[in-house]
Amino acid sequence: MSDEEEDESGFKPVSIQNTLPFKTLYFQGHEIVSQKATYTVVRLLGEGGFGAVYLCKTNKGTQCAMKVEMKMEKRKHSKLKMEIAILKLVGNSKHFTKILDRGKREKEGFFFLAMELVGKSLGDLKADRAEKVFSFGTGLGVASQCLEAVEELHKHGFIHRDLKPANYACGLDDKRHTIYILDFGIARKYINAKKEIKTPRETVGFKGTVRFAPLSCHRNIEMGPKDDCESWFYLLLDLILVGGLPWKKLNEKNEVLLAKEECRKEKRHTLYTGLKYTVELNKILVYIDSQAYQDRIDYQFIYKSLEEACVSAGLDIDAPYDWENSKEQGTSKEKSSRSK
Ligand SMILES: Nc1ncnc2c1ncn2[C@@H]1O[C@H](COP(=O)(O)OP(=O)(O)OP(=O)(O)O)[C@@H](O)[C@H]1O
Repeated sequence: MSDEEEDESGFKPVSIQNTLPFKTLYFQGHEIVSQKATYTVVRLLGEGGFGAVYLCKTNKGTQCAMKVEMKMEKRKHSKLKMEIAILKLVGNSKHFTKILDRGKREKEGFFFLAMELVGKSLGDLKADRAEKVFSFGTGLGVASQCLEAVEELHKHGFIHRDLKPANYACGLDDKRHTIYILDFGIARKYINAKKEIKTPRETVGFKGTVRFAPLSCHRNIEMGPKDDCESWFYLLLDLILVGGLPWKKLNEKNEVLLAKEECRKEKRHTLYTGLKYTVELNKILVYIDSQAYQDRIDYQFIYKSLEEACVSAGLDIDAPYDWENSKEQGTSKEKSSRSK
C-alpha cells in the first residue's frame, strides 16, 4: 500500500463530540456522539490488532456495526482508512456493507466507521454445523457469492490479499442468502492512475493468513487478481472438506508452501479428500494456476464450473443455504458470548 493510495481514500473525517477515553468504549452502554447520530455500544463483536468492532444501537432505534481503530503515530497506514475508501468506491454493491457514518476523535486518537450490521462470519456458521463444514451445495453456492464480491473489488482496481471464511459473513433477516465481504485492511490497489496494471515490485513481504495465502505470497512475489482467486479456491475447499485443507495442521510458513506445492503435483488428490464431485473443481484450480499477475480473470468460467459441479451432484446452487434451514439468527460471536 503506498502513500499515494492512502491519499486516494478521500477520507474526510467528521469530528465527533465525546470526551471519554478509547478504552471505555468496551463498556456496554457507552455513547459515541457524531453529527449524524448517537451510538450506544451494545456488545463487542470482535477485536483486531488495532481496534475492535461493536454492535451499536442508534438513537433512531436501528442497529449497526461500529469499527473503531486506534490512531497510531508509528503506523504508516490506517486499515480503517483503506476500508472506508473501498466501501465508498463500491457504493451500493450487493456484497459490501453500506457506510452509515464515519469520523475521527482527534483528542483520544481513534477513527470510527459505522456500517450496516451483518450476520455471522462463514467461519462461525461453519463451526455451528455438526460436521464443521457446509453441505456441498451450500459450500459451492456461498463460494460463488464470495467470488462475486472479489470480482467487484477487482473491477474497482483493488485486490483483497486476505480472503478466508472469517472475512465473509451472511446477511441478516431477508438477507440471509446474501454473502458480504469484510475487512479490507490489507487490500492493495493493483491499477495505477492511468488505469494500467502496476509494475510488480521485485520483492514483497508476506501479507495475510498462512492457511489461505497463495503461492506468490509465500514466494514474496507481487500478488494480482489471480492470487485472490487462488486464496478463494482454498476458502472454497475449507468450506466443504470434512478434514479441512491438507496443510491445516501445519503452522510453519515454509511447510505450508511445500504442502501447497505438493498438491500441484503427485498429491493432487489430497486436495479433494472425501469429495465425490471433483472434476469441475479441479478444472477451476488448473485454470487459476495457468493465470499470471497481469491476466484478466474469466470469472464466468469459474461460476459456470461451480454450477456444473452442483449439477453433477444433482444439486441446485441457488437452493437455500444450510443456516437458512435453521431458525437461529445472530451476528458474529453472539452464540459464543451467550453460552458463556
Ligand atoms: N458489519 C458487520 N456486522 C457484523 N459483524 C461484523 C461486521 N464487520 C465485522 N464484523 C465482525 O467483527 C469481527 C472483527 O471484524 P474484522 O475482521 O473486520 O475486524 P478487524 O479489527 O479488522 O480484525 P483483524 O485485525 O483480525 O483483521 C468479526 O467477527 C466480524 O465478523
